[in-house]
Amino acid sequence: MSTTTGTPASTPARTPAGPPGSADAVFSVDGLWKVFGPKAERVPADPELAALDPAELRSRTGCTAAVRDVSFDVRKGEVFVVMGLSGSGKSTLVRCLTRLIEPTAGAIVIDGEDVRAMDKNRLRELRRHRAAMVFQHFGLLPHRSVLDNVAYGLEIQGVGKAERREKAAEVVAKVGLEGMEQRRPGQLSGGQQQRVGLARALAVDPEVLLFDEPFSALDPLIRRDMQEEVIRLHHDEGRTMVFITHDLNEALRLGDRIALMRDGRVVQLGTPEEIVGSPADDYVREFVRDVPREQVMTVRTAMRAASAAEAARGPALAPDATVSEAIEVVARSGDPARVMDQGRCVGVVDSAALLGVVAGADTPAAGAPDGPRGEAA
Ligand SMILES: Nc1ncnc2c1ncn2[C@@H]1O[C@H](COP(=O)(O)OP(=O)(O)OP(=O)(O)O)[C@@H](O)[C@H]1O
Repeated sequence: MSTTTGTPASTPARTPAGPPGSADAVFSVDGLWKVFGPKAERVPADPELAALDPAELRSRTGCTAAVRDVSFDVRKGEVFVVMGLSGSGKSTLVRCLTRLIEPTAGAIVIDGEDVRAMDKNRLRELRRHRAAMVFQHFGLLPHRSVLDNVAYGLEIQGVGKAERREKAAEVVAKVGLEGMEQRRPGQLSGGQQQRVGLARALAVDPEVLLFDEPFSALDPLIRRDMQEEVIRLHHDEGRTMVFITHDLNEALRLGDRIALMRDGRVVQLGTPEEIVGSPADDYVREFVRDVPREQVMTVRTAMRAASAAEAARGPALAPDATVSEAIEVVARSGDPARVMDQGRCVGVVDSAALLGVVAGADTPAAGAPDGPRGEAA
């Protein structure tokens, strides 16, 4: 997976490392609301209604606020995960991005263009070319071959037969279905069908792939395979992805950043390490309680400043090495390990600091700019 920010403190939901609309944003969402129910527009417009909790809002107005005042950017090249329990608003939020569901209030911008101002044709273009969705139910055409299913998105774009078959064959191979081109969906396993769905979305070469719980119907081993596939695709192509899941492990495995939703709000937005290491509130803390911290936290968090002698010797680790990897290295050598960034020693980790992370102690890191990790607001 790619970058972490290196920011020690967790990022509050409303300010994801800079205001929405920053230069590297593909999607930029600001103050987004989706309210279902009668006269929905009055809810975001009226501060008193907007402040009601879900049950009160329902009893006072008959409305459900599926998405409440959500702001974030999806940055170019990242896997942005939207995570939360059932009913927290994930699907509604992601469907609002391409207006498969009409937002009630707020702004959505893709590459500088106002999505809410798009007319029908522009929206169709957005969904077909720029932000393709991969659904949990694959939506495959049962009477068509794998190849023709994959070529379908190109067909509706008006691409000629020879060209679309060539492109489809290329993508079918990319997702590991070579040799199955002529099968019908009914002759494939669930995992293979999901690969066809993925290939179909990839064939149109969209700037962003939107995944709505694509793997939740798959058995665990196949699910893991598909996760690897997504990681590989992301790694090879650097494609921007928005991925909905209710599964924390999936979120931690896939996400460069995770937006954790509860009752329509984003309660925390951050890297897996920020979410696990600095939960924003008790809800998030409870959510991540059983995560093996040493597999998520990196030495960047656990390190302290190095003395001159420590900086000169000892085993070396990259800043994004996990605490779990570091424990092995330190145990083997008996010395603190140096954290090396571009040839420079930026800190050291010793066994006490590493064990502190495993134990869940909020104790970094003399080297960390903010000193001890406080809980975010
Ligand atoms: N068309 C609709 N009309 C009324 N309420 C709706 C509608 N669609 C969704 N909701 C409500 O909005 C809230 C958020 O639903 P949403 O499907 O976005 O959640 P989710 O996090 O994706 O859930 P799941 O993981 O179960 O798919 C829920 O309370 C749901 O009942």
